[in-house]
Amino acid sequence: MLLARNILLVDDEAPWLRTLSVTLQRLVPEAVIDTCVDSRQVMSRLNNTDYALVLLDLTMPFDSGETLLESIRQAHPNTRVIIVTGVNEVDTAVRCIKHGAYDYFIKTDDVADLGHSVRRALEVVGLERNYTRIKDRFLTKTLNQPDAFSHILTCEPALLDQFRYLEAIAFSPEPILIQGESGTGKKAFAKSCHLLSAPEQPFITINLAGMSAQQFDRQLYGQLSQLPGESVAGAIHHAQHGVIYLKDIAQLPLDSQAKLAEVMEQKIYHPIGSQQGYGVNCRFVVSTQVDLIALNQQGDIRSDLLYRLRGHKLTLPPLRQRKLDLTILINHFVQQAAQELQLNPPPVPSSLVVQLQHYGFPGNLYELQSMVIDAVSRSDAVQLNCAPFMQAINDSKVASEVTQTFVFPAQLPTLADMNQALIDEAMNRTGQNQTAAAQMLGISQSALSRRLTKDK
Ligand SMILES: Nc1ncnc2c1ncn2[C@@H]1O[C@H](COP(=O)(O)OP(=O)(O)OP(=O)(O)O)[C@@H](O)[C@H]1O
Repeated sequence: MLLARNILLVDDEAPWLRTLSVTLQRLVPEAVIDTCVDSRQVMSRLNNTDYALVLLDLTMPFDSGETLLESIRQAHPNTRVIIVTGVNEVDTAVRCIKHGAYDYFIKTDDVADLGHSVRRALEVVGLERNYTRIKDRFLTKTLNQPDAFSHILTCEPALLDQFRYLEAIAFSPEPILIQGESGTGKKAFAKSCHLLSAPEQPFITINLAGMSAQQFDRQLYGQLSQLPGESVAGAIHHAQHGVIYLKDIAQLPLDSQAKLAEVMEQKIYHPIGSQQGYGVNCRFVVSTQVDLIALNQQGDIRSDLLYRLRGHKLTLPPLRQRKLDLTILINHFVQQAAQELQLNPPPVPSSLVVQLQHYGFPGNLYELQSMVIDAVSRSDAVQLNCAPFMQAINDSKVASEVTQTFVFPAQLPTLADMNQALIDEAMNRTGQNQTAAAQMLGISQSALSRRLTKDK
């Protein structure tokens, strides 16, 4: 949670101000505390510095605390005021709260309670500021740092919206969840987040597919060992203030999920074998190909992690819903492939995009990229060879006809045979990616994993 920092303590008794300042600094170490003994200076101090919170005495020469409370609430509605006074009267307290005081304390009250109230007020102001910044950035049509998105080609309004949203949340300390099918550009967006927030710092990817809880804990948090050469620093240490990209969070074993949620919440981690906690300074960007809410309902993802991740969420559309982008993407991949193959880029026939309008691109940008490489390598200098595209369009038509009509052999296969054949086909089609195969089969990844293990 983002904590606003600046506090102004106002009281005409200088010794009390000093004591209060020292006590509060101990209770809320992140706070930046200023003091003011002259009530006439309060408003000008507030005009010059962006205070999140004012702690205000009531009985002071010149301007009374109650007058100042009204002026502050009117001129600086985002600044909270806590009354700290010797006046122990219910009527006064009620009046102050009515006029917008956040809280009311008697000077003899327990300072720990005052400390809690101050911390809560700072958190509230921090959240409000964060929310306003995100809203303002999101409503702005232009981008502050377009260069951070130069590797993501698009003219789709839905994706351009995601650029502005990412720019708005780039400095928020909360994790970012990016959802989308394989090859929709999740990692490309994670890199944009890195370029926006900490380009000088490391960007570390951890692919969670097939990773055990122990492997994950060791890789992320590191391990402290008495044995020479066995200690290893984790990604959180290496990333410093940079970005850690956790690819395919749905594959994270349940045992590691609770710990990760807690680390994200507390911003403290313990390397394996260490009692000492260390601060987490990096930003987490997490990707998923599957709907985490559905997985949560099946018991495959813990609620604490799910809710921790859903603060900032981007959903990337599949390529079949990005028809406007086909032309620029094909041209871009043609240039890229020609450069790699050391050929002159062949011209793209204008009919190609029209022919691809109804193609589903199950492999999204990966598929388009490899089709283009295939096409460029078969091309002469006159025109791009469109055979690989036509082949894919025809194959998909045949496949959809087959699945629609289900032509079975004379002797029906058993249910077990059909199950096995479907699982094998889904695993082959997805390049042995269990999450994508499970999605294709309409079952959970853990259910597929159980079946695969049973077959071994
Ligand atoms: N808008 C884009 N313009 C150009 N290239 C792109 C764009 N989006 C993605 N790419 C490229 O497409 C490929 C797939 O993108 P990326 O790796 O970001 O997808 P992903 O969703 O993270 O995939 P996976 O789920 O398999 O990890 C990469 O080579 C990437 O550079």
